[in-house]
Amino acid sequence: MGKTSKVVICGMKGVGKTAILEQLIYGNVNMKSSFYPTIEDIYVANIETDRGTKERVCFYDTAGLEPPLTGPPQSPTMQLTANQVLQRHYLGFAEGFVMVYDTTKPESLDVLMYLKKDIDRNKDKKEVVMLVIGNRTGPDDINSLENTCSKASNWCAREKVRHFEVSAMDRPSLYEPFIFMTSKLNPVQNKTAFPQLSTLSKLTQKNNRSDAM
Ligand SMILES: Nc1nc2c(ncn2[C@@H]2O[C@H](COP(=O)(O)OP(=O)(O)OP(=O)(O)O)[C@@H](O)[C@H]2O)c(=O)[nH]1
Repeated sequence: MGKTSKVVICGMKGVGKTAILEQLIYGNVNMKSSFYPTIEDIYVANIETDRGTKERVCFYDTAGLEPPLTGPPQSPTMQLTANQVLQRHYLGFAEGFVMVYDTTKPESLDVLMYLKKDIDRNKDKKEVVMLVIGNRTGPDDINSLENTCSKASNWCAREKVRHFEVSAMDRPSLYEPFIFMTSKLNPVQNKTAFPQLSTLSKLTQKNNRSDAM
């Protein structure tokens, strides 16, 4: 275990960001739990990868965003107020973003659509890992034509971002997205990133052997 990856948890206010992190890390959340609105909290955890190694991740639980008034983004240049956008400093250091919406609140998916555009525009050329989590806090709205979860799933497919459905009340449902994130942030390292170096080292070994003869 070497580096610590920095991951920002973001999304609309009250969608369950804190509940998800508390449940993932401590497993102490139930239907009676209640949390104060977050300003910022930092959690450090050792998370398993899909290869079975454990890696250190620092999670930044952020203040919930206000929903936009106009639904899904129409124009990328639309002005948003300060409490509708992620604080700028997160864009500078984050290596991963976990974007959370509540499957019973369509406006919380709209927030993620703005958020992803904002991250894409401002992450410079840096590679970041993004994933979307739908927190199932209740049943789908049977009166709507397309439920929020399938809308999210289609949007994620278009954006090439992985989409997971979880419930903050069900700890095992949280493992897959966080193992996925940790694995992506800690890819398998090649033995050497410089093929010419390994050739050189082979040549040196060969020369040493012929010297010995
Ligand atoms: N029934 C149910 N309640 C949940 C679930 N997830 C979160 N809650 C509740 O919803 C409320 C808000 O959850 P938080 O985790 O504080 O949400 P948040 O996104 O961190 O909120 P902000 O910090 O204000 O942005 C809390 O009272 C939680 O107990 C869930 O999966 N099911």
